[in-house]
Amino acid sequence: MGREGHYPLFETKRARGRLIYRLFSVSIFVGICLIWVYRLNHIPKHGEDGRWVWIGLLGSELWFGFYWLLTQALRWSRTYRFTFKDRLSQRFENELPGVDIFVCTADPTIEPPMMVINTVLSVMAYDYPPEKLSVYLSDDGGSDLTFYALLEASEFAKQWIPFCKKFNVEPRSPSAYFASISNVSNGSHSNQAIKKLYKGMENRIENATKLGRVPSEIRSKHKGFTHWDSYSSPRDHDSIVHIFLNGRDPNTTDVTGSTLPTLVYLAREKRPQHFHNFKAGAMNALIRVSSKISNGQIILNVDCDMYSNDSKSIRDALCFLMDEKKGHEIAFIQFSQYYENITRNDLYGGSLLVIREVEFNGLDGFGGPLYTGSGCFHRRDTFLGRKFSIGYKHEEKRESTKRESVLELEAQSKELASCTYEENTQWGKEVGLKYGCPVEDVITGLSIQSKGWKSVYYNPPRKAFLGVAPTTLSQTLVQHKRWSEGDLQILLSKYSPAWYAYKKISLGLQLGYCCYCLWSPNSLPILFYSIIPSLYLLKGIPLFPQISSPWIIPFAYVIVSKYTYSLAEFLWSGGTILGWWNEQRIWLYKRASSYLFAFIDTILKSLGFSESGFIITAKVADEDVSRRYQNEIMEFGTSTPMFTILATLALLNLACFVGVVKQLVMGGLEGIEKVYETMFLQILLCGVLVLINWPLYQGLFLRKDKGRLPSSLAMKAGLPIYAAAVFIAFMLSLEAVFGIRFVIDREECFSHNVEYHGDTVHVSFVVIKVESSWHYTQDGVDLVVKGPSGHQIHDFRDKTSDKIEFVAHDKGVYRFCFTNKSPYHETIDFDVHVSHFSYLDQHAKDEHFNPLLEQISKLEEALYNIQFEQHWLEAQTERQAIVNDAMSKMAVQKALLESAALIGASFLQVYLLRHLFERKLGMSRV
Ligand SMILES: O=c1ccn([C@@H]2O[C@H](COP(=O)(O)OP(=O)(O)O[C@H]3O[C@H](CO)[C@@H](O)[C@H](O)[C@H]3O)[C@@H](O)[C@H]2O)c(=O)[nH]1
Ligand SMILES: [Mn+2]
Repeated sequence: MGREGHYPLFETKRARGRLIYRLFSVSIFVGICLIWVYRLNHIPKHGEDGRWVWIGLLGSELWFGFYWLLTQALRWSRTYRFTFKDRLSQRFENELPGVDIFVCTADPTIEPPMMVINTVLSVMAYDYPPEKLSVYLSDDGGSDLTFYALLEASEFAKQWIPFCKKFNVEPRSPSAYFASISNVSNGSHSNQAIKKLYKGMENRIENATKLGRVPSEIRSKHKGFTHWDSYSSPRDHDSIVHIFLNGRDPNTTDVTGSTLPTLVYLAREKRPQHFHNFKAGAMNALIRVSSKISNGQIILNVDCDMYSNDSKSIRDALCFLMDEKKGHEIAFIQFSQYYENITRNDLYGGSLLVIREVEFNGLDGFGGPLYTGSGCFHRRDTFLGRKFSIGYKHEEKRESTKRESVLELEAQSKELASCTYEENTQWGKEVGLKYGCPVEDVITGLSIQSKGWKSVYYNPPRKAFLGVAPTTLSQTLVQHKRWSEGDLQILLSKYSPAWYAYKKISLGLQLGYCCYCLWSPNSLPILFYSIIPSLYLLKGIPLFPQISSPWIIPFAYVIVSKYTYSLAEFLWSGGTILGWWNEQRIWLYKRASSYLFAFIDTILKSLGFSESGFIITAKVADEDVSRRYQNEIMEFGTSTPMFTILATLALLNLACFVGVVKQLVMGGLEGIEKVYETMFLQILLCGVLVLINWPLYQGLFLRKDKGRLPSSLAMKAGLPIYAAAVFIAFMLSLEAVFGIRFVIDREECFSHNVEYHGDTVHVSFVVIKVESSWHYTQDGVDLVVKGPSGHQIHDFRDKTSDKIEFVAHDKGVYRFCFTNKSPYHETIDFDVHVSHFSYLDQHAKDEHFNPLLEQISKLEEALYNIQFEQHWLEAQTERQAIVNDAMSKMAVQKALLESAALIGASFLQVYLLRHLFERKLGMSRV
């Protein structure tokens, strides 16, 4: 070409401050290593409390450290790109390549036809020679409503495109444009005229959409609808190809007589017995059909919700692809994806801010970003499996000069879009987009890069593409489940970035890919970290260094510097502080739910137990939901297993936190100091988890609107929450309940402190046996109970067993004295417990906590009673056994069986819990 002397069409700049960042990141790594050393050196010995937990923490921290290293690949070498479109026009205006634009839609209810055609119109109106531009709409919903909307759009385009060009309109999606000028007075005359046309079209389409079918008078006017004559369902129909506008036909002109871009509707054939491979299948059909009709050298793909916001984007992309020096090695240009509906503090982290502003620039420094679907320009050749070679040049294969008629083209295209076309071909494997992966884009991009190609990330000053981000928590979590699941599948697939790509792409890019591919395994250490330390906090076992130990330093350094950096990065990227806080929450929620399910599903899939799916993200929401979204109120509304997990996690942490606060308040100042010294990090962790879950507590207890967590979920979460509450109840009860067995000669006294006046005291005792095994007596004992002031409260005479409960009118020390009048030693089982309703007193004044505390207290009480009864029953049974022993062996066996059954029944309730949370019983024997 001999243009080597020209200025380049694009420029690449490296991020500033890289050295400082690298030093900083090395210092964090040193901190991480020290944390590992601490864990390794302090593993509790065999049989010591918390050994396995400790090892679990070590595993989690090893994982976090390793994962943190991966994320460094995304920050190590950030680059930024700049284009020179005027140079492109000067040198190439007459040699611009053909561009085929693919718009994908799949469901007319989730993706309303009006939204779809706005996207179509925005890309038809690109500032690009129309004879070189072709737009294809792939409709996997095979809907005549979408078809009808496109028919209307093809007519409206004849007014809209010249209007855009004449007035240099931006953005060129009509709906976005009219929304942008709606604040500005009434606009010009031409504005009003075109708006009227648009509104007319909108009315007709919306009416049809509301009706759910195209009115028959319209149907009869256009022959295209005959395609639906043999149609039975979206999943079972012939291929439909309809060329609305044929750019090759000189008669296809707009109202000013200028050529229009080609516009094609495609619904590939669907049959129930043929798997359709979701978007990848649609894209491959589009690649084939477009090669027949326009065969553009460049392909742009957008999702139907992602309209073009900048009419010059094709030119930006071409600056990279046509650059004389570097262009030949670039396979695709992924534009940054923005979302139109992001609110100020981005409640669901839908803008993927840091990925967009930092991480993809980092990938670009190592050979190029991932292909993430919408807003990506490709060379057609690379889609077709072509390997990179130094002297690459696209060979224009414009077929014979013979021009087929539209009908011929349609007929041939239908063939290319049939279900059976791909049988026994390499489509979906070596050719086109890859099948079998929920993120067809990422895996296809990786395989292109592995063939030696580079890619470019371009984040232009004017946002190029604007889409719709999920507006509810469950949609967000479902989308992330699909993504993280797909990414993990890639890691395990033939095209794994870990081994297949080795030496094919740079190490930095390999690590970068792994960072995304390993999203889902993060779920396990995160769950561990957000459950175990909190439970152990309540149990009183420290899992982190004491505040006075030097080992706290690496922990503090890593935590503080990592989070400060993350906040700074978020703010630099254009986020808000509250946005960052929201991001931390959604970070946790994704890991605890989406990633967990993705991880489990991927494992099941690789074992052949389940099939991949593709849940299309909803692009519309009802008014109520939208309003809450605008106000940044978290939307739960439905009950899904994901929410069950989140609610359980949140309640567990709340209960642990409340439990600890309660213990602290009861323990006095000294206790607080001790706990602060040994448990600071655990309290911090638990406290932050409680804070971050605030919207969930609101959704569970405080909100009344439809977006709250449904009560059915509370039922579902009931079991784990109940279990959690029982844990807590048990923990809280330990101060107040004890059981003891002792041998009495003449007299024994016990004392027990009752802390609040009005508490209920339960007392029971059973004389288990007398010393002489050969002689059995019915001798009982006496018990006298006295209050703090010495007055007698109760008095039992000559009883072998009994129980009472009384209300303590004074707080203070109560005394229980047993007297044995028989000449033998007797063994007595004695039990006292004090129940106290914490929600009645000062500890939690906040009325918002009351419902929960009340529940916990009730459970607490229920548990005491169960325990109490059990203890008494057990003692009784044991006594009975001894009695029976003296009478007959048969009876002994029966009694043993009975008590075994009894103990078995109580096993879950008492034995497990008690073993898990064993603690010294506070009891003084006087
Ligand atoms: O069977 C299907 C399913 C989906 N789609 C289309 O695929 C696009 C993406 O679907 P969406 O539900 O919006 O998924 P997102 O998670 O928002 O999309 C991102 O992630 C996908 C991979 O998971 C990529 O395919 C997309 O390009 C990328 O924008 C939409 O236009 C759909 O109409 C089809 O054409 N056929
Ligand atoms: Mn989408």
